[in-house]
Amino acid sequence: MSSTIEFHSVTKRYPGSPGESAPAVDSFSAQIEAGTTTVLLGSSGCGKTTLLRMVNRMVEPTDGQVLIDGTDIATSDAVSLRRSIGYVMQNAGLLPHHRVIDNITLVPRLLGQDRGAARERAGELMDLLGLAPELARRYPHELSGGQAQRVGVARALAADPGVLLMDEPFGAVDPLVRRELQREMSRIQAELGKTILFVTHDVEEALALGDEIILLREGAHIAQRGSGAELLADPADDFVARFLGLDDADRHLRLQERAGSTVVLDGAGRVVGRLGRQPAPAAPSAGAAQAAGEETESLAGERS
Ligand SMILES: Nc1ncnc2c1ncn2[C@@H]1O[C@H](COP(=O)(O)OP(=O)(O)OP(=O)(O)O)[C@@H](O)[C@H]1O
Repeated sequence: MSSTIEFHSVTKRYPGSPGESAPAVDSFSAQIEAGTTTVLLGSSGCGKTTLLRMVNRMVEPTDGQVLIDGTDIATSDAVSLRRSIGYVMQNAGLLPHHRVIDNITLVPRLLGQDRGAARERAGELMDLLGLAPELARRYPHELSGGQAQRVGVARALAADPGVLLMDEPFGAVDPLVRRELQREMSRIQAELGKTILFVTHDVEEALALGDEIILLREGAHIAQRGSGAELLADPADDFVARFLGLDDADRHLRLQERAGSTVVLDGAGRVVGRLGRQPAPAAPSAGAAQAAGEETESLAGERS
């Protein structure tokens, strides 16, 4: 099960901010296709978290509508809506006094699922996420950061939501574990096909996970939207090129085909990312098709 999400001219002005100050989110519109991973990428404060939280009504828009599967979520009960949507935060957000198993089964139990079925599903999800069964009885403080994030993802998936919101979920773990979690996430997504909205300010993470990347400026204004290959091959302007690091001779990002997938290499030839799903054959711009198709193409060289 996966859902479409539509943002229709959504604006958020937080209470207390002066009337004439720029809104946190300024008339943002986008349609998110079911079963895809869309990354909201941008600098701190550009409105990514605000956008994400408007999808589960943790933040209410000042103006505009968010639709899930064509229904304006303002007409839904906020608590039921929240329980029907998976949400993973940077610090996992686990309940500290509940064991892992009870954290994972929490929402299904609140939704009325019986204990046995909820625990069986939790066991399957722990397996899917590479969590050893003996971790089920631990408390969150007895987990590593990486394990806690895996539990956070398992918990978010427990009620089989159509939408999964992920807010910098791997931001607090070390780079090696972060890469591992990204790979796991790609594998799980290939299996489950959820609609994932993923917030990050990390370009490599966006390239690794996003079928689509929406690169935002302040106020959640869209600087460019497209696949990673499209953005790298054909940045819309200097802001996009700078954000992606294409103007940085040291980073010198380029794409390379390896064993049927496209990897992103830096100037030293290190793999810094792997593109999510490849763009559909008909969709990419000429530049993107060229970049994704050739053996090795330096992109930074062209732009700097
Ligand atoms: N509850 C709030 N009350 C007032 N202003 C807020 C609130 N939450 C966010 N803001 C402001 O709204 C703007 C956007 O914040 P938001 O957290 O959505 O950005 P972000 O891109 O997710 O940033 P980060 O990557 O640092 O989390 C910022 O200027 C922030 O200070």
